[in-house]
Amino acid sequence: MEVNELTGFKQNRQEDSGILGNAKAYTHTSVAILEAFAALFMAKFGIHLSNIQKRNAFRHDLNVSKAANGMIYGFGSRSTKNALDAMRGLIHTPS
Ligand SMILES: O=C1C[C@@](O)(C(=O)O)C[C@@H](O)[C@@H]1O
Repeated sequence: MEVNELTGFKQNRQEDSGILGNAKAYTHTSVAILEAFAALFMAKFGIHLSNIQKRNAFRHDLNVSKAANGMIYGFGSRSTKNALDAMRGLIHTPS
């Protein structure tokens, strides 16, 4: 996931949109991706295939997730589907 890809979304403010992404190892350290994610005006979910809480201690810090509505991890390839289900509920829940 490149910062310019994320910043490309910020002009498209839409109430019924969302983004989900797996920032891989950048999740744990990247300020650039955190700031680009924070600048998006839409539902934001982070996903990981593995359960990062069962892995190395440095993976327990999910820096990018500070800008996310939620995180789904540990479900393998179903992490994406589970995040989409959660996002659908968030977007279609009257505020
Ligand atoms: O690249 C990856 C894969 C990962 O993002 C996952 O989907 O489990 C978890 C990260 O900590 C790791 O660096």
